[in-house]
Amino acid sequence: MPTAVAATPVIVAIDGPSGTGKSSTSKAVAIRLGLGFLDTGAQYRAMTWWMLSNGIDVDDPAAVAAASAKPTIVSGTDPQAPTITVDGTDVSVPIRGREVTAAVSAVSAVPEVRARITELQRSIAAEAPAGIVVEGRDIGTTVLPNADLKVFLTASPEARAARRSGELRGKEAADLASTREALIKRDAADAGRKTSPMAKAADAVEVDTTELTLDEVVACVVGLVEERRRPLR
Ligand SMILES: Nc1ncnc2c1ncn2[C@@H]1O[C@H](COP(=O)(O)OP(=O)(O)O)[C@@H](O)[C@H]1O
Ligand SMILES: Nc1ccn([C@@H]2O[C@H](COP(=O)(O)OP(=O)(O)O)[C@@H](O)[C@H]2O)c(=O)n1
Repeated sequence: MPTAVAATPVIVAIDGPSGTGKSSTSKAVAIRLGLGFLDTGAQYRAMTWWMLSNGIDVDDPAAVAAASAKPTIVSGTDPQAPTITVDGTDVSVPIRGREVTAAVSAVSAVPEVRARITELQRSIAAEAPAGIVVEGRDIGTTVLPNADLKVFLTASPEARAARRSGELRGKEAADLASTREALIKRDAADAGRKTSPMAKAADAVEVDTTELTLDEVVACVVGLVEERRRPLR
């Protein structure tokens, strides 16, 4: 049951590198507060899946830019059952595959891709009746700079790799060292790109989740939202 009902829509931006707990935290916070939930990484993954499925060379930024307006990406924002489709096809499973993960940083660095997906994210946030928790890499800095609360999650590379390889076990078994290397490589690409790199907004609250349980992180973020909303009552 939601613990609070927003009088005016509340916008929460949660950014940070891979494996810091953005998706799990954002979903749980949205459920607790009765808000929508948007996983913006899933949108970049969906765009990447479409490029790979249609034979576009993801290492050719001009080819990616030229094709970027073609796919129709639709995100369902119910935190209990988020959905993502491309041209009507449910892509929630294939976008988590290793091929998409390896290509997504190259596709998401292309300015035309970012412009299109940013516009989509802003319209989804504007239409959320009670408000929304939006998680990604550049939400607090670029997509929703006027968010009511901005959180930047961090965790040690070791903790992040352990969380990720725990998820992959049995599916695409990857050892800890190679998971850690892949995460670090993706972080460097995401933080180093020219257009809207992953960054902590100046007014974001940084939460190091290395030694925290998911429940503790959720309680911390819910507390921060309630703190921000109090003066408005
Ligand atoms: N504070 C935490 N402690 C331990 N495991 C966590 C914590 N937060 C998230 N996880 C787990 O780590 C994995 C990655 O979390 P996820 O929310 O997908 O991270 P992100 O969206 O930042 O990549 C998931 O399996 C999740 O259950
Ligand atoms: N706001 C965002 C969100 C994701 N992304 C890109 O999308 C990729 C996948 O994001 P994700 O959130 O699904 O990644 P994980 O942290 O779940 O592994 C990132 O590595 C970025 O390249 C982005 O550029 N901007």
